[in-house]
Amino acid sequence: MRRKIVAGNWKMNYDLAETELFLVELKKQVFPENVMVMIAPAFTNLNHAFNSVREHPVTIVAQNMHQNNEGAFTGEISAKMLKSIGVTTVILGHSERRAYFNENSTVLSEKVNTALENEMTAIFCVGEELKDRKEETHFELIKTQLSEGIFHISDDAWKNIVIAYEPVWAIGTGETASPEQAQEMHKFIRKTIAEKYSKEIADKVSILYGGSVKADNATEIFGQEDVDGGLIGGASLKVDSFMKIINAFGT
Ligand SMILES: O=C[C@H](O)COP(=O)(O)O
Repeated sequence: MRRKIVAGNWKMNYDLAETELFLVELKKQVFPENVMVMIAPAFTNLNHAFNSVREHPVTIVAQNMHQNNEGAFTGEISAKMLKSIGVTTVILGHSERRAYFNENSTVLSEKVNTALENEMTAIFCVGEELKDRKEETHFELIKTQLSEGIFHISDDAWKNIVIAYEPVWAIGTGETASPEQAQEMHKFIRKTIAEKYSKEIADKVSILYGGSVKADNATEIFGQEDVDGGLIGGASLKVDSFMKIINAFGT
């Protein structure tokens, strides 16, 4: 059975005190047993967050990492550094990394390799811009992002991969893909993985939806057959709204 995941990507929000304030509240909450809860705070707060939730069913995730294991890469963070503080899951290829930090498929495929070599789990993000959807090239674009970024990995490596579909036009805009649009693309992603690998592998991959998921639309989006959870930005910054989204998945 596929893992149900609700992951909060905090992006460049929350300092140490704000992170702890949130976590104190989060730790009082009871999560539905069928949902894996993840939080991706800023690099500076990963160590603290990891130790803070040590006794709780919350996975602390990095928002990015460098493709090299070490070296002269000023300002970068390696897989080894993340693992040394207990962080073994990393978001790769978020559209903000692709757009503002020029992360292309070549770099991302290297990052995927580095994550897998270091026995980490990668949440690999794909997503089209509004112009792609208007030009009806969105399916082709997602297929290319998958082919170039991740379709070089072995069959076995898929157990450490989660896919996140995030239409760029729906991120932080309040505009959500309709549940039908989300399902259509998630089904396409699963079919594409099945064609390249196998149905067995595709059926086991969790595919998360991201883009303006809120308490009031989570149930419908998560109710779609091929949607296995969400990568949540803005609504993950308050325990109340994040919990409502988590509970939308509850047993
Ligand atoms: O990583 C999260 C996504 O970018 C979604 O962000 P959002 O929920 O604020 O639209």
